[in-house]
Amino acid sequence: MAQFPVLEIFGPTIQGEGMVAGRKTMFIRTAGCDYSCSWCDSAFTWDGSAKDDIEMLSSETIIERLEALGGDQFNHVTVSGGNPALLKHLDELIEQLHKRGIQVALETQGSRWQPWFGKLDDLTISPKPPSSNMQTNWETLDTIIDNLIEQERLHHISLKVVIFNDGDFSYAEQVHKRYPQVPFYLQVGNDDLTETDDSQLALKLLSQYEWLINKTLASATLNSARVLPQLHALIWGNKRGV
Ligand SMILES: C[S@@+](CC[C@H](N)C(=O)[O-])C[C@H]1O[C@@H](n2cnc3c(N)ncnc32)[C@H](O)[C@@H]1O
Ligand SMILES: Nc1nc2[nH]cc(C(=O)O)c2c(=O)[nH]1
Ligand code: SF4
Ligand SMILES: [Mg+2]
Repeated sequence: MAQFPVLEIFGPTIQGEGMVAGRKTMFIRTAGCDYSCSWCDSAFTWDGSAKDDIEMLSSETIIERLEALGGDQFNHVTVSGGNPALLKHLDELIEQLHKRGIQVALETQGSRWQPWFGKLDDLTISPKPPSSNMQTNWETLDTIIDNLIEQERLHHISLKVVIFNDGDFSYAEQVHKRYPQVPFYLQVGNDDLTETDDSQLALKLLSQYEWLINKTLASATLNSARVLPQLHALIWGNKRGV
């Protein structure tokens, strides 16, 4: 039985981002990432600062923890990280959750393909814009999107690009042009990860949201895009585990 490196299990909460924003869900946050984005809001998953908190858990134990926290008040689980696409045997967990009638969503950056991507109910692929200091491997991303289209998963996937500046916005236009059939989301970037005053942060994020909306309205490339803030950041600020 496979074991997975887990840093957080929390919920019920709402999915704050992207294609299923607003949906009640539980979260599993895995440890480890092949990227190191300059503005990562979950850097503790890969920067060593929480390495003593990583637990190696089987699917069974993960589901026990989910049930202890959420009881019968959930039917949707989101796996995020770090990069959960580094975990070869994650289909075991997906299958166990499906057996219990629980839907499974996953967040990844599109740097690795896994054959179990096709089993996910909601797969968000979030390639990283220039402000992250990461480089997109377009060949890998092409393969991932091609495979998912071939498996007729278009209704279960989306692309989501986080935006901090004009350069990121141009990158987002490039991504949407390259994969026009894939539902496309723009997300407000949070560049104030140490702010502890939730109202201050919310005001700032709302003004960045307005900026991003106006940019999108003016772009002929993004006529079918959706623009969203991180709902959890508006409500709970930079708090962990929400
Ligand atoms: C922490 S990542 C984990 C999953 C995966 N590594 C990825 O990046 O897609 C989850 C989501 O949070 C987004 N994110 C990370 N830091 C952010 C920030 N400072 N502001 C807005 N979104 C952020 C990522 O782009 C990604 O869509
Ligand atoms: N409520 C809530 N929604 C989220 N959507 C994506 C998250 C993530 O960190 O992957 C996240 C998170 O941490 N909390
Ligand atoms: S890919 Fe995701 S988890 Fe990894 S550093 Fe970037 S935002 Fe953070
Ligand atoms: Mg987050």
